[in-house]
This record gives sequence, C-alpha cells and structure tokens, in this order.
Amino acid sequence: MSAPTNRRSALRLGLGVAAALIALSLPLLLPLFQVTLLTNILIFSIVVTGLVLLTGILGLTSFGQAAFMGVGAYTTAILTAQMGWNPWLSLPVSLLVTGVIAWLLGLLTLRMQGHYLPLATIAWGISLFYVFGNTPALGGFTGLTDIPPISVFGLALTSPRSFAYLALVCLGLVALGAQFLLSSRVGRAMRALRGGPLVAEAFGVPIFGLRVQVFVLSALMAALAGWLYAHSQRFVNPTPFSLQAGIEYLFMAVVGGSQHVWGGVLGAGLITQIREQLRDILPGLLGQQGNFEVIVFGALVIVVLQFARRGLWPLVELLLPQEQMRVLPERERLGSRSKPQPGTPLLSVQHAVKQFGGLRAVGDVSFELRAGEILGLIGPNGAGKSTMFNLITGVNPATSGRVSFLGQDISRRSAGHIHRLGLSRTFQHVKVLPDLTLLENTMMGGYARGRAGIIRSMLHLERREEAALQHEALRQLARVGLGDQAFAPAGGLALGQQRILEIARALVADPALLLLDEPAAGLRYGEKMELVALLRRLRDEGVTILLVEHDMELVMTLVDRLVVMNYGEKLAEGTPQQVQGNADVREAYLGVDMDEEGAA
Ligand SMILES: Nc1ncnc2c1ncn2[C@@H]1O[C@H](COP(=O)(O)OP(=O)(O)OP(=O)(O)O)[C@@H](O)[C@H]1O
Repeated sequence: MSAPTNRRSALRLGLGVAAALIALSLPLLLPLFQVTLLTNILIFSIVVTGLVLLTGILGLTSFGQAAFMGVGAYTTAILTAQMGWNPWLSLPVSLLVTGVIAWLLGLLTLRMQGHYLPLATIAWGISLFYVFGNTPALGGFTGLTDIPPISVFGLALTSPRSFAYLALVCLGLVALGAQFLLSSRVGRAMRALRGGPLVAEAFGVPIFGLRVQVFVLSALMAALAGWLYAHSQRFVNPTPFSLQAGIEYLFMAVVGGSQHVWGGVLGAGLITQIREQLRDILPGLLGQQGNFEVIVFGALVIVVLQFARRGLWPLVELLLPQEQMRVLPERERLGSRSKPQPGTPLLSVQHAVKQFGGLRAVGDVSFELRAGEILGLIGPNGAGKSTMFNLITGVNPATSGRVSFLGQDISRRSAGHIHRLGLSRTFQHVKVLPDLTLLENTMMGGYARGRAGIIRSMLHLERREEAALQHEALRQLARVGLGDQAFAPAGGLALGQQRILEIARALVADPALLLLDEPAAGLRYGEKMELVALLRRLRDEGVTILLVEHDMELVMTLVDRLVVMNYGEKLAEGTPQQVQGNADVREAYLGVDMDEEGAA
C-alpha cells in the first residue's frame, strides 16, 4: 500500500474512532428527552441497516420491515410480560419466530418480479398489523403492558441513559456485521444481483437462495430492533409496526443513502430528528393539530431523489478521505481445476434445435470444440449465434438435441451449474458494475471458487479466502493488461477496456472453456487489435475459447476453426481458409470481400 493510501486509511480510522467516542458520550451528555430520542434513532437504524442490505444493495423493495419488528416486539412481550421469561432468553425466540415467518414469506414471494414483490410486502405488512391489533391475546389495539426491563450483569436498564448504551452496542454490532458482509464474496454477489440476474447466475450465485437469506437477515435485524423497542418502551401496541412505519423506514434508507450502511444510520437520525422538530413547530405555525410532518417528509424525499438520487451519505463521503480496498497478505492460493489435455473433445453440440413458437432459431446444428483451440461461431444477423450461445451457457435450454461439456450432458443444466463445471463467459452488452473497482468486478468472477456464506462473512472469518481471491483477481488483471488500474472504478473505463475487464473476470473462475459473446462489438480499430493480441496470448497459454463474433476480419485472423451459421442451420465448418473458399458462405455474406477481410 502506498504512503498516501496509508495516511488516508489512518485519517479515516481516526474519524471513525472520534465518531464512536462522540456516540458513546452522547447518552451521558444529552438531556433525558434527547436520550430517549437517541435510543429510538439507534433502534430504527438497526431496521434501516436491514433495508440497506435488502433494498439498497440487493434491489428488493420491502415496505414490511416494521411488521417484522412487530413480530420481534410482540414475541418478547408475551414471553417476558405474560410468561415471566428473562428478556435475554426471549431474544433468541423472537429472532427464531421472526426468522421462520420471514423465511416462509420469502419462499412464497421472492420469486416475484418487478412491482409484485413490493406489493406483496405491503400485503403482509398490513396483514401482520391487523393480526397484532385484532388478536385479544396480544392486547388488541391497546397492546401489552408491564414488559420487564433488560438486565445486564444484574443491573436493570430502566433509565434511558443506560438503555441507550445497549442500543448503541447492538447497532454497532449490526452495522459492523453488515459492513463486513458488503466487503465479502456474498456482498459482491448481492451487488451483482442488483443489476439483474444474468451476471450473478453466470458466475454461479444461487439467486433465489441468496435473496431468501438476505430477506431473512434483514427481518432478523428488524426483530432485534423490535426486541429492543419493546424493552425500552416497556409496552407494545400495533402503531409503531404499521405500514406507515414501514414506509418511513424506506424513507430513512432513501434519504440517508440506501446503498451505504452509514447512510441508513444517517437517514434514521435525520428523519427521526426532523419529525420531532416538525411535530413541535408545525402545529404552532399552522394553528391546528395534525400529522403535517408526513407531508413535509413526502416533499423531502422528492427533493432528495431529485438532487441526490443516491441519498445524502455519498455527499458526506465526498468530504471524507477516500480509502482503497486493502490488499490482504496471500496465505494460500485458490485451488485450480484440472484441465483436459489439448486436442481432447471439450464441448459437443449434437443435433441442437431451438424453437421459439413457430420460429426455428437453431435447427439441427452439431459441432465439436477441442481443448486448446479457438473456435469461431459466425453468421449474418439473425443466423442463430446468440441462441446457440444461450443453449451452451444454460440461459435457454434446447428444444431437442444434446449439449455436453467435459463429457457431461448439460442440455438441461442451469447457467450456474454449467459455470461450476468450468465454463466462463463474457456478455455481448458489457455487464460490469460501474461503481465497483476493477479489482472488485474481477473478484466477482471467482464467486464459485469461494465458500464463505453470510454468517462467516459477517464475522469477517473469510479473510484467508478473500485474500486468495484478491490476489487471483490481481493476477488476472495483470494478465490482461489492466493491473495498474485495479483500484479505479470500472465505470471510468472505455468500452474496449470494459470488455477486457469482463475477460479478466471470466478468467478468475479458472475456466476450462472461455465463451466470448461478440467481444469486438462497438470497439475502435486500436481496441480490436489489443483484443486480438490478448486472445492470441491466452490461446498460447492454453486457454480454450469459443468466440461468437460479427467481425469477419477479427475472426479470420484469430481462430483455429470456424462454424458458420445461416438461418439457424450450420452452413460450413473448417479452418478460416476452408471457410473462405466455401461458395455457400460467400453467398450468405454477399457483399463482404472475404479474401480481403481474411488477408487483413
Ligand atoms: N427469445 C426469443 N424469442 C423469439 N425469437 C427469438 C428469441 N431470441 C432470438 N429469436 C429469433 O431467433 C433468430 C435468431 O436470433 P439470434 O439472436 O440467435 O441471431 P444472431 O445470429 O445472434 O443475430 P445477431 O448477430 O443479430 O445477434 C432471430 O430470428 C431472432 O429474432
């Protein structure tokens, strides 16, 4: 790490310690009313941290977090106030009950796409609110009272000041865990999923499973907040767990910065403070009572969305010293797969057919790819190349026929399964995460080579694996010539370099076969030449490549063999010279001077 980077890290750490010390002194220094408000802010921040993970990072909007908070609060209320349990014993039960409910709701709703999921969260948010309000055993809308205080080392936390410290510790642990999670393999997978399922799936992320896990995790955070809330207020009723509260938590995340853990805390602090101030000021100003602060919140959210789409935390970040990802010492290397001997059959497509209704996009196409070669798949527009690509990568299964890879039938396998077998791909329309660095983007390619899950990541126990992944990604970035830009954001790269970054990402997976989907599309001449040089180098290093490409010049100068498709059928197969001499191919490419292209 360079000296300025060290200084920036030290400065940032210093600011973090100062902020922690200020936070620790606040419960002692503030007047009592403000301490109660601070406790509420800390508790709300825990709920919003869950929303940052679920909505800001993963992209699943939930209006129902307040309801999960209610489940946690009511469970502890019943167990402690009515059954005499110790609150510390009711905590795991509150978490378990909420976790099971969230898991069941997640299984039912998380396959929904688009706006159906937010609608579903509204539906169960309302349902749970009315369950709380209409169940006599839960005290109806009046609620439950006589909830005992929490004791720590025999000291009952009855004063707001002592309780604030418990809330502070809980928020500290939750925020730290969330921060650790985001800087892990799972966190990168979550960010990748936000941009759509294609990339995540292509690198072996179990999409539905990850969604359910993060959904349950965010519900557990809400349940912890509910447990704290019940024992700080010492009574519960349905109001703080209503849909309106659920919407307010979303406001907090959006205003603060829904993609940043500290943004969530900032949002919770701002909205809670502003609400209290407005409740005091507005009735006096307007001369009548009412929930006018809600109107102001609405306006505030619109203004923030207009001028700071990503919330306020990114603006705060501009004032803070920027820290680059710390490169950990490499203690061990990632295991690598055994590759087939050059010349042995790697991929075999036999009588593949793909029918889209009445349209036969691929009709009875067969070909084989051997280890160590570059095979080009070419054809005019609409020939069926992308459809064939999708059949091989598992994005779309064939209607009939068989695709086998390394001797295994993959015709009906998912993209993730095929990737884990050793196939790695790039995308026709570049799919890198622009806000993440080249290094982080590249590390995404090694998802399937890691094992750490959510719990290990939150506890930061995956550092050895993370170090190995970092160094592998750095090696692959250097291999493709992007090593000196590893810590720059990927969004700043030109298109040609983004395509090369995708190749580095694919290489981190240690693939037996690299599939490139139109890698030269949109590149300038110089960028194409760099790409050709890179692919030649990779071939010389033993990488097997299947290339779907439009650019005849690039294909003819690069590949060992070619498969030519036209109208979904295989038109020709052979070396570039053989294909160039084929009369059918010449006709299909009418107007293209193939001799000249090939000679270029
Ligand atoms: N999901 C789909 N549903 C219906 N038709 C499709 C679908 N995908 C592709 N097609 C059709 O299948 C045919 C082959 O398309 P495909 O995209 O595979 O061709 P291509 O060779 O990759 O073309 P291009 O070079 O323009 O990308 C086209 O007629 C296309 O309209």
